Amino acid sequence: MRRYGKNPDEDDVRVRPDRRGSRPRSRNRPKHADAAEGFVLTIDRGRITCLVEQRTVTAMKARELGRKGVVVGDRVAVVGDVSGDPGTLARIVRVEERTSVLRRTADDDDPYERVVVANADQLAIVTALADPPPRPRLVDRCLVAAYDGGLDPLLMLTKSDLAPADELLESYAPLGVRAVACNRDELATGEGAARVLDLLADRVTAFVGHSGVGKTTLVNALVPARQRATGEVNVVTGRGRHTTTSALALPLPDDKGWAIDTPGVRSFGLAHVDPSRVIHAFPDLEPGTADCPRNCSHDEPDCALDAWVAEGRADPARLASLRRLLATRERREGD
Ligand SMILES: Nc1nc2c(ncn2[C@@H]2O[C@H](COP(=O)(O)OP(=O)(O)OP(=O)(O)O)[C@@H](O)[C@H]2O)c(=O)[nH]1
Ligand SMILES: [Zn+2]
Repeated sequence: MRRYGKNPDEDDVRVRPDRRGSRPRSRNRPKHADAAEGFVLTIDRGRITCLVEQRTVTAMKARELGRKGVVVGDRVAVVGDVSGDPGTLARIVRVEERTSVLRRTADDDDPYERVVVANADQLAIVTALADPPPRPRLVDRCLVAAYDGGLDPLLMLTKSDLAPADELLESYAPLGVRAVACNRDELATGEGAARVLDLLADRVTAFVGHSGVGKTTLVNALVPARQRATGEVNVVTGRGRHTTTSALALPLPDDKGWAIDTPGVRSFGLAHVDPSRVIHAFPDLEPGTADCPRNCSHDEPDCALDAWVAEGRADPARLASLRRLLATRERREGD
C-alpha cells in the first residue's frame, strides 16, 4: 500500500478512484477520524494554505467535497501529507460547520453569492475620514452584510489626521456600532496600535474597505510581521506578494486573534440578504415584527414596527437606522 506522508491514512487510498475510474466507494468510506484540524489562511488558484498545528500546509480540495466551497477562515479536516514540507500537497476532506459567513454578491443583480470569509467574529469596516471621503452607503451595506452573516461590526475610521470623526460617529450612534478613529502616525506608535488591537483581542476579525482608505496601512501596523516582509514575501504563505483575489488571514501579535485582510471592494452586493436575518441584530425591534404582514420588507405602510415605536417600545432612531440599512439593499448609482 502506498503511504502518503507522515500521516498515513487509509482514506487516502480508499477514496481514490480505481483503475477503471469508478467512483469512490462512499458507503465504505471511513469518516476521516484521524484527519488533522486545519485553519484556512488563504487560497490561490485552488491551492489552499492551511495552518495545521503550527505548520503551514498546502492542500487541495478532496474530490469527495464535491462542489462544496472552502474559504478563508474555514476550519477543515486535512488528510495526507500534512508535514508542510516543500512540494507536498495534502487534501481537505471536510469543512466544519461555520459560525458566521461574510457573503457578498459581485453585483446586486448577480445571483451568485460568494462567501468571502468564514467564522469571523467581527467585521472591521475600514473607512477614511477624508481622501477618499466616507461613503456612508457603502458602510451601511457592509453593516447589513455583517448583521446578515452573524458578524459583529466594528467601524475603523482611518486618516483621522485629515478630518474629524464626529459627524460620522453621530450617524452610527443609534446602531451602537463600536468605532475607533486612528491614523498612520498614531498607529506607528505602539500605543496607537495597542488601542486598536484591544478591539481585536482573541477574535477573528475580517477587514473590508475600498481601495485607498488605508486598509493596508492599518493592517500592516497591526501585524508588524507582515510589514517586515514588505518586498514582499508573505509571512504566512512564504510566497511572493499577495496578489490573488483571496482573503488572507494574518496572526495578530502574541497569538491574540486573527486579522483577515480581504481584497478591496468596490461594491458590496447584497442580493442574498434576508431582512429577517438583519432584524435579528436588532433585538429591541425584532419582537415588534410579530404583527407584520407576511414577507414584510419592514419598510412599507403595513409594517408593524411603526406602531411598536409609536407605543414607545423602542427608540425611533433605531427604527430609522434599521430602515436606512435595509434601504441600501437596493442598488443605486455609485454604490
Ligand atoms: N493622511 C493620511 N494618509 C494615509 C493614512 N493612512 C494611509 N494613508 C495614505 O493613503 C493611501 C492609501 O493607503 P493604503 O494603505 O495603501 O490604502 P488601501 O486601502 O490599502 O488601498 P489599496 O492599496 O489601493 O487597496 C496611501 O497613500 C497612504 O500613504 C493616514 O492615516 N493619514
Ligand atoms: Zn415589518
